[in-house]
Amino acid sequence: MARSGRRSGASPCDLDREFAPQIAQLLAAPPPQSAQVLLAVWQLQLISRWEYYEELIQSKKHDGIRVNYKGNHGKGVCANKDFAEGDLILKDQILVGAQHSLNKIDCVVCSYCFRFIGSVEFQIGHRLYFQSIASSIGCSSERHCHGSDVGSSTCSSGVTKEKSSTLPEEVIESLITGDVSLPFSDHFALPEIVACQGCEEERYCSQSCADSDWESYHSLLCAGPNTEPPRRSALHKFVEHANETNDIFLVAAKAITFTMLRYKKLKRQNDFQNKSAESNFSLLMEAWKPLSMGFKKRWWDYVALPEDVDASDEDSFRQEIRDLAFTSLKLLKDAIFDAECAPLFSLEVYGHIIGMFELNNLDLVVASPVEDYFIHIDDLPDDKKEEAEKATAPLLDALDDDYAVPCDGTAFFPLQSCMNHSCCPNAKAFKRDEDNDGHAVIIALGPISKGEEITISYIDEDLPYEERQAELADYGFTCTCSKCQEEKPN
Ligand SMILES: C[S@@+](CC[C@H](N)C(=O)[O-])C[C@H]1O[C@@H](n2cnc3c(N)ncnc32)[C@H](O)[C@@H]1O
Repeated sequence: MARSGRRSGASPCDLDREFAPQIAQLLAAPPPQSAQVLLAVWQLQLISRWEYYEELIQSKKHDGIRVNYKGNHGKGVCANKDFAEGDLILKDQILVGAQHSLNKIDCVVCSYCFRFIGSVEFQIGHRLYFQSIASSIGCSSERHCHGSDVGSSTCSSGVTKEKSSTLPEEVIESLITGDVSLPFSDHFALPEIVACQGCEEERYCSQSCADSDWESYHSLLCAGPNTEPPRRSALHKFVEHANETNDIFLVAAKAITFTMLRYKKLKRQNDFQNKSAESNFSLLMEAWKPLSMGFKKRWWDYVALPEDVDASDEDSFRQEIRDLAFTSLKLLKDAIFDAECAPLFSLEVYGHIIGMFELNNLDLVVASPVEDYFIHIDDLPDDKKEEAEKATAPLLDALDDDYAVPCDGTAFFPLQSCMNHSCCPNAKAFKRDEDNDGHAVIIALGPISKGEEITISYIDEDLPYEERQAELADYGFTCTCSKCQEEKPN
């Protein structure tokens, strides 16, 4: 699809004009490695980008891969050793991510590492509780894309059911409070819930995850009673708007707070108080570095046109979603603006951050232990199964088909996001039984030789050619892999 960066006209955001040079530096893409004639400043940036990946790979001990710029599609990942089929290539930790808002109805996970928390009973009770609320207010029974997807290339998850739970309220409550124990649930023990001491809305699997979340993002986004009322109310408005329109704004806000808090930390570490605006900006560049590496385009220019929008309405559609992002940004600014980090609050940077999450195929998925639990019950020898099912069958009945919805969200993984797409990939993202948190796990689909590019498929590669290309339009490119070349109609 043709996209123009100028369709939506001049930016309505003053910061875009005031900080134009700084914004250009924040959004500058690294030049390809093959470019020999580089300005000195670019050489420095290139070196620091290389160092970033080298350091990251070393610190995480991912010595099986390298990030390079050899291919035709910007940077990519290549094998630094031979892999056999089924080998683990990479387990990549989330840099910034969030569970979809509607998925919070389905399951409760740690807000930092996305592990399921509480207990199997708690997870079941939580879901039945929301199911009964949905049924009492007569919500639709289908999984659906609803208002929270405006301009998004993916559907938010979320289940609301018409079918009312046949279980009495006290049963649901006793599951949530832990007053009842289901048979064999001790085989599926989950970490105890640690609530944020501020808002109590964010929940964690441990104090260490709570502390890390606070340090990295949540101290600026917590809307608990300790937060000053104007800021708290601004945060509520921002979250409400994101939940009603597109919850990608919540992840974008986390990317901004991640950078602001890194900036503050660097400033403390470097004893940088009262330095010039230039030196503060160089520190902001350093704080932004992990996110600067992500592939980015302006969201409203690159998001694929939804099927229900006519091509003749393309300009107004793109204008509309830019306005939506601007409204969201204004609400976020009201809540957490910091003059020293002002360029981060420009519409240009906000649009690119949102575009980064939309263009990088960065689904966050964690399988539900509730599924394993019911499978375990089903696999019991007949006598034990019969006994156990006296307790579990009514629950399974009330939960209906979607009895174990996975945690579902959006995240930026620093290394997986460097992997290019192929419709005949040599690797895939695949969670093994032991992978019970938000890490991205990449497994070799066949033998991969040292030096070969590692590719994954961003879509279902078994779809017909036309459908594959249509889906890849969401990522802003046309695939020309060997399979596409073979199958391309003349
Ligand atoms: C997840 S990033 C992959 C890393 C990216 N090459 C970079 O430089 O950061 C996804 C973007 O890479 C590019 N890309 C990935 N696979 C591609 C392919 N097979 N053909 C063309 N472009 C591709 C597209 O621009 C896509 O939006």
